[in-house]
Amino acid sequence: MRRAGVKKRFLLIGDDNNEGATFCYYEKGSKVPHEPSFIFIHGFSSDKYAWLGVIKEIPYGFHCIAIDLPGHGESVGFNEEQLIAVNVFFDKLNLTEPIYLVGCSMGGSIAAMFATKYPSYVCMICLLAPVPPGEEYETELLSQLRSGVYHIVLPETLKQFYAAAKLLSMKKVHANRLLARIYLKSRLSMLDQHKKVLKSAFENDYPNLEQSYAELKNLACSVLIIWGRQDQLCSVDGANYFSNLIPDAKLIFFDDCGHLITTDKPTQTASIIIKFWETPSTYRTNLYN
Ligand SMILES: CCCCCCCC/C=C\CCCCCCCC(=O)OC(CO)CO
Repeated sequence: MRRAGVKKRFLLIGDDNNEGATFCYYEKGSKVPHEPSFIFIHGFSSDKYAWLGVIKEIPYGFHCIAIDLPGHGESVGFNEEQLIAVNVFFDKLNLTEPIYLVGCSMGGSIAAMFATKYPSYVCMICLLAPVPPGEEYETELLSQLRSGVYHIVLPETLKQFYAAAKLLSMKKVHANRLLARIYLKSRLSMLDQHKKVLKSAFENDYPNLEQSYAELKNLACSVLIIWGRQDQLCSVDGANYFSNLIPDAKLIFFDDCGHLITTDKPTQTASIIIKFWETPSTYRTNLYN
């Protein structure tokens, strides 16, 4: 089946740490020599599907890949940490030329940290409302989440599902109870796995975020930051934190847009991503000439 021009693919990793570990991903188009592939990383409890609205708007001729992170979607069997797993994925796919990495929310944090850990792999990054560091930027919602009120992003009932949708998105989730129920049911089967990922992120990654992000000031790649003005989960002040930290980052705010930027503004997100790609960058020019 083809949706938004993508094909679903599987990539067996299966190294010593991850026997039988498999990445699942969507791919549109194929590698273009001397042009960066666009790689999309979803947020917490989300999956590759979240990017279809964006990828649909990206013209044929560009190479797009949206992955399911370990612990999400149809990727299975991983033991090692996300950054290492994602790095192995790029190696296995032979994405040896620097890529354009796009991440949303927790996926934006992962994209940012990936760029600092593996600078030679990326020439451009786009961060959609990444998780800001520490209490100074912690919203009421994020602090509730940290204290263990998980249903804000991991709804277990239909009522919680509608409440979560309302908090995270400006789009009216029309009262289609049948579709909502089907969607909720598919998520419930992953609930325990998602809870484990969230617990580990708050215990191991969240306390060190500021320290991890400190490296961003040394980034040589081009950086685009996008934030929804109505984001209630990741503080809009985070946009200034990241743009102050990263030299020459380009910052764009979307009006009438909540935390789920790919849901609220898919077309605008795609067009900004492409526009940024077209912007002349001495860094990228030097890479490919
Ligand atoms: C597992 C390895 C992770 C390593 C990186 C950790 C960086 C952040 C650390 C802790 C914060 C926990 C996440 C809080 C919610 C995120 C919001 C989010 O993703 O929103 C989704 C909707 O749920 C959007 O699609």
